[in-house]
Amino acid sequence: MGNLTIKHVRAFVLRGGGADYHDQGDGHWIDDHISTPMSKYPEYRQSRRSFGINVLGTLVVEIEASDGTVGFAVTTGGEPAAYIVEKHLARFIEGARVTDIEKIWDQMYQSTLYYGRKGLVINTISGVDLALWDLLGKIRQEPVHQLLGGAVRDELQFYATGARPDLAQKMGFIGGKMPLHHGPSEGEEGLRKNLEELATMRERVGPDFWLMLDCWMSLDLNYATKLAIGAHEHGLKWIEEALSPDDYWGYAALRNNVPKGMLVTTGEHEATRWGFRMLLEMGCCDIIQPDVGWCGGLTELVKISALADAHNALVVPHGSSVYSYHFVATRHNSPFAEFLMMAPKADEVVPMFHPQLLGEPVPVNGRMRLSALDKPGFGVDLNPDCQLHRPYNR
Ligand SMILES: C[C@H](O)[C@H](O)CC(=O)C(=O)O
Ligand SMILES: [Mg+2]
Repeated sequence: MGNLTIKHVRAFVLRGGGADYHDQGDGHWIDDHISTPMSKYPEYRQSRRSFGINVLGTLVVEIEASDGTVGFAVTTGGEPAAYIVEKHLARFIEGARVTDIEKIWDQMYQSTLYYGRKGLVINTISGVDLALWDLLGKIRQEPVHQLLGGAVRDELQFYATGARPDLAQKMGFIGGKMPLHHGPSEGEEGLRKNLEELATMRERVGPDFWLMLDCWMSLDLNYATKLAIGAHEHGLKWIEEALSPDDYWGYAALRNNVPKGMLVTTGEHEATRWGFRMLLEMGCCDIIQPDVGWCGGLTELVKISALADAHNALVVPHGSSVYSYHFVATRHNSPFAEFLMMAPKADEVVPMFHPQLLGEPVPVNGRMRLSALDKPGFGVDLNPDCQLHRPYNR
């Protein structure tokens, strides 16, 4: 097994849902007047698709070993990411040993530093990295959580992200995170509506259920502070991604400004140990939320997590389905996980990356037994009914 090498890497593009989970049809809660950095332009306020959130599509990376075993992963990045994999990164992957994950990561990162570091390039590197872990797990016939050193718990517990925390509560989740609907450009009236929505939900779920607000990078410090203070009386547990991911100084100030007991969370659009070092050392947040498909993959998330642990910060990865479940199972400082409600009305549990993955486990009563993750690699298959397009076939 130690001598197995990588024969081929292939990069495909897939459209609709899945890893590009915002690519949903009309009427879906995830695209219904959500506050975004583009909300200041009225013409882009109603739908995130209107400003192009779904423009890239899903990247599928497939890696084939010399014995014919295939590992794969999905993330966002679409055609430009496929170009980077096939035209640039393939040289570090093909011919390497299947166990060379750390070296391949370093070569991908160092060789793209001049145009990479964050965003699209690190999403692409993440996709390759996850496919390498999947391949190694399939070759060794072990789930990824075992390759990572083994699980520290027998069961994962989840909070749900969606428009209906009240329904999530009935489904057994430990909390509900709602999207914020109105941003600073909708003024005092928008702020009042945001707080009314929270108050209504608090009434429905009672005093103890966790309620959180996801602000998707859309606020300024003043607005975020006012929102946090107003939301305190409705028992808001955390305020998420209130500011631009580049505004480390703003996050540090916000953390000082929020009422005692309220948590500040962020990081789903942050990347690498160096980006998270900024958040942690500057005291920007209480919980970091790396997305394993965007932050540099599993190889990098392990490092980010150790750094967070040394700063007494929790790591609760953003969405990303099986790719984060296998990780969360292995870390003491990841006591719960996120589940994104992808049903259009957030009224039932459906697999997060549907229809792209087959065998994707979902929480039952807000929980998932470790045994649901006991399959080789990440334990999922690519749905053969999804149409793959390989734009840069070499
Ligand atoms: C609901 C948020 O706007 C976003 O679509 C998902 C997200 O940021 C999260 O799950 O966290
Ligand atoms: Mg979020």
